[in-house]
Amino acid sequence: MKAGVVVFPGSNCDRDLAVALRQVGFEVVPVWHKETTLPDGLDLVGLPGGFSFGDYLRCGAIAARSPICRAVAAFAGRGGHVLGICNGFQILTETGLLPGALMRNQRIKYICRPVPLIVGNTESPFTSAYEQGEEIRIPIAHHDGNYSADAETLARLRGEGRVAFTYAENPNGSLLDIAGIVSNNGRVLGLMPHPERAADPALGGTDGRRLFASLAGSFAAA
Ligand SMILES: NC(=O)CC[C@H](N)C(=O)O
Repeated sequence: MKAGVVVFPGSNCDRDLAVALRQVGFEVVPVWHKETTLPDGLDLVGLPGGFSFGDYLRCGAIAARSPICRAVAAFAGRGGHVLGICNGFQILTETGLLPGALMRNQRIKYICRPVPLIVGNTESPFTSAYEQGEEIRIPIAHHDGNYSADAETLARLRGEGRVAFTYAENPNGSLLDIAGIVSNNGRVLGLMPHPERAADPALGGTDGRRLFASLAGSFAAA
């Protein structure tokens, strides 16, 4: 199993993501955002958290124009798996790989704390190790995590079971309490909480580790 983790100027969770992926058996290769192609043989591309390009314009808007994002879109178009965490989720919406937008938090404050989440979909390769409806605890760290989309998109996400995680106590104003969604083929996940920050007991929890274990399990089964 091999994963590429894209590094943008201002990424700050790329190493943490690499550690979490290695824990479950992935070989991890860092990929600089100026590359125009991805390394051969990747099973997964990770877009990490951080403040790409200083969060200027909108979070993720400049990163979405980096050369590597064309290659990531082509990879997803071929059915590749892509995981975008926090700033990575923002980049996925800015590239159009996931619908909707992450707006400024409702109370216009940066929020950094563990939050309770409800698992909404256990069908995806990212969530199969969780129970449907299970409450888990994973940290958030963002100022632009307020998920927004038009009514039709929200109805489609809900109707197609694509809401992977919701907030049990909505911290940021996200519509439908959305914390994470998957693409229509289930292979692209964007989420604002940081599972890589809950992947080791020393970090205060392991609820995030099961997301990486789900992925490892689905590749092992393939
Ligand atoms: N931890 C992160 O990835 C931060 C995400 C983003 N730049 C925000 O603050 O909303």
